[in-house]
Amino acid sequence: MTPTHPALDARLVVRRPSFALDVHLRVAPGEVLALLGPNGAGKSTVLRALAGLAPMVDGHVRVDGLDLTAVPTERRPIGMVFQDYLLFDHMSALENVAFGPRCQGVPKTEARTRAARLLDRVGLADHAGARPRSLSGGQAQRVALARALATRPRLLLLDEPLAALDAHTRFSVRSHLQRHLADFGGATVIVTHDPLDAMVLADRVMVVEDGALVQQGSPVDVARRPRTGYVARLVGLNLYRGRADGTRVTVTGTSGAPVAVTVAGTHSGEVFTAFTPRSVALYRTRPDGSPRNAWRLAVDGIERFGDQVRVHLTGEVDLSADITPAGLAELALAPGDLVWASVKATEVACYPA
Ligand SMILES: Nc1ncnc2c1ncn2[C@@H]1O[C@H](COP(=O)(O)OP(=O)(O)OP(=O)(O)O)[C@@H](O)[C@H]1O
Repeated sequence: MTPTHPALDARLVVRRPSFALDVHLRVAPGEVLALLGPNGAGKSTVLRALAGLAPMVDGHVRVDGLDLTAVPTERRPIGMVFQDYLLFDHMSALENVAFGPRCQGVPKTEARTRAARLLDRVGLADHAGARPRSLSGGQAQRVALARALATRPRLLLLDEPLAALDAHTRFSVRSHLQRHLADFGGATVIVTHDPLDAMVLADRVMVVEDGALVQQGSPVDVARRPRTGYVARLVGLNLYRGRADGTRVTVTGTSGAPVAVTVAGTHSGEVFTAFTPRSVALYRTRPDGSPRNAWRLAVDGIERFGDQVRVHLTGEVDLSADITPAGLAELALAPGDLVWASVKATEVACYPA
């Protein structure tokens, strides 16, 4: 092992009758990579291929420069945490954590000492003798993490590790997990549906759609500059692709017809334009004033969104607008009503496609 190697370097090629995966991953030591993507995109298949559980037709898996492509799962230096934890119910928390090291040939006393230390680290020293069934969801998650770390892996794979938890528990377990991942020196790959998990836990986000990488970057960059409709919906942005000429971008509208969007800076060529629902103002009559975009659109749906109201609009472009409940009452909007949606040019982000 030399420090010049990424902790993980993999190209994963998996083919199934109606699905093909081909992605390349490189993760630095200590780095946390989150895989985001819609259902069926291939996220779990990435983890399974890394673990040696999904047969690959091509590609390689290297951890710390060592080629593991042909190494069986049980001999790979990996730790896994699954959505439902898969703890052994007939064993205590301590025995669950000691199980991996025991399988690696670590003597019983040493394996139990190591397990006790790990349970202490995840704050469960008092629950070492407890059976998984008697633990709360958050506690079981922490036992699963301790178990994954017990074999001293170089690669940690987490498949929707918070999905089974209720919103409140999720919040505290997420920050707990963040601390442990920060202490882990190997590569971590975490699969999640939740953009908040990705924002809080990951150094880098990869978005997978239909078995291929469609976007990657820092969580902030991906959230600010989505490149697909899926990512835009996930982070709650209105996104359009078009062609820029100066401050005017011609995007493809809902029916395929061109629609002009005015942006603040000058741009050229293929671009994305994006703006937040919060930056959209709604009016009954046509607004005027500083450079702005205004479209007359029909109300398609209205839903509560935190302390705001999200209004879905359809017409030459489809977009979402967040307004206050008082604003909604003032406008007296109902589904089907026509309204002016306005966005200042300075609120529209524009970046190369
Ligand atoms: N064991 C399997 N045998 C055959 N096809 C499978 C198998 N596991 C998954 N698939 C298919 O492979 C594709 C990718 O599935 P995968 O579970 O990797 O997606 P995912 O992004 O993790 O989805 P989700 O978010 O729903 O868990 C899907 O079309 C799925 O139906």
